[in-house]
This record gives sequence, structure tokens and C-alpha cells, in this order.
Amino acid sequence: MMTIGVLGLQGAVEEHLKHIEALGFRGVSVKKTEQLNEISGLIIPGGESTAIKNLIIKYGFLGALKSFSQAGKPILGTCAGMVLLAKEIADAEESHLYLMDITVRRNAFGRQRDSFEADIEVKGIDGVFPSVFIRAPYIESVADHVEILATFDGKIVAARQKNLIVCSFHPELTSDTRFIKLFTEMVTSSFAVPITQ
Ligand SMILES: NC(=O)CC[C@H](N)C(=O)O
Repeated sequence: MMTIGVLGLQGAVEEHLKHIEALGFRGVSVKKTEQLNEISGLIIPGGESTAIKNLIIKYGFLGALKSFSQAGKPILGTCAGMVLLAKEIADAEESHLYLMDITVRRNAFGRQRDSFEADIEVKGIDGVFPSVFIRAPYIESVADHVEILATFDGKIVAARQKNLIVCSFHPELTSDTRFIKLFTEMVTSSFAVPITQ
């Protein structure tokens, strides 16, 4: 059975583990860099991106996560996890992991819409997908080689680039496992087809 990790430094870790296990994988909370060697894919969960970034540095994950991605291992970034993966953050001087060719804007849906649910269409998922947005970022722009998977209110809210997939919403907070399944399919196929970056 393949193992998928959830970066367990801060944020919505347990809910992701439940979905991973429901999809037939072993799930582990990753708290030490050595654990990255034991997993076939990683989820960086929602939470507070600045807090997660500080813990990434404190526990030596910065280089380790970059190497993990450069080896072609799949990473799903949800909400704060998407902010962490982006190469550019609007109105911020520096980004965090600097891995994905997207520009994100934090807390971007406005005060009166701090948190809300919406049924959205996602490429690769039949019908609509129930999405929970919590102080959500959106993607302001993407490079040409980034595939847009979903928009809401004219804003990009999910995208994929090679081994990286991100979303503004929290797919772990509903019982619908289909978005996380898009990621687990990347994990299983990355073993069939070696990814070169
Ligand atoms: N639900 C979330 O993950 C919120 C993300 C948060 N607004 C951030 O930018 O870190």
C-alpha cells in the first residue's frame, strides 16, 4: 500500500489523513524531514501560511520540500498550502517555497465573504464539486504551462503544473473525496511514468 504524507506542522491535518485513508492509501502526518523518504506524495494543508512557513524553516523543511518536488514527487497544496507553493504572492516581497509558476493573492475574496461554500466545476470531476472557502486565496495569474482546473467568480481557484496541484478551497472539509482523488491519481501514475522537471 502506498503512503501519502500530510505536512503536520500546523493546520487541517487530520481531515486530510481521513480522506487519504478513505481512498485506500496509508496516511502519515509528516513532522520530520526524514519522513519525506517514506512517502509517495505530500499534501500541504490549509492553515496560516506565515505560521506554516516559520515552522518549515524551524524544522529544516525548506530545502527538503524543494528536493521532494524536484524529484517529481506529487504535492497537493490546499489554501495556505497553495500560497506556500506559489512563486509569487501579490503585494508581498517574497514568496515561500517558490515552486509553482502562479501568482496568488491571499485572503482575496473580501471581508463579507470570509468563508463560504460553493458548488463549482472542476476539470476532471463530473458534475459539481462542493467547495469550502475559508479566508481563501485565489490565483491571480498563471504561466502558460500551468493548467487551470477551476474558476469561481471569474477567479482561478484550482490549477496543476506537472507534479504540483493546488486549490483555494478545502477539499478535506466535505465528504466528497474526488478532488483529493485527482491528486492520488497523480501519485499512482508518477510511479508508472517517471517525471522529469
Ligand atoms: N484556510 C486557509 O488556509 C487560509 C489561508 C490563509 N488566509 C493564508 O494566507 O495563510
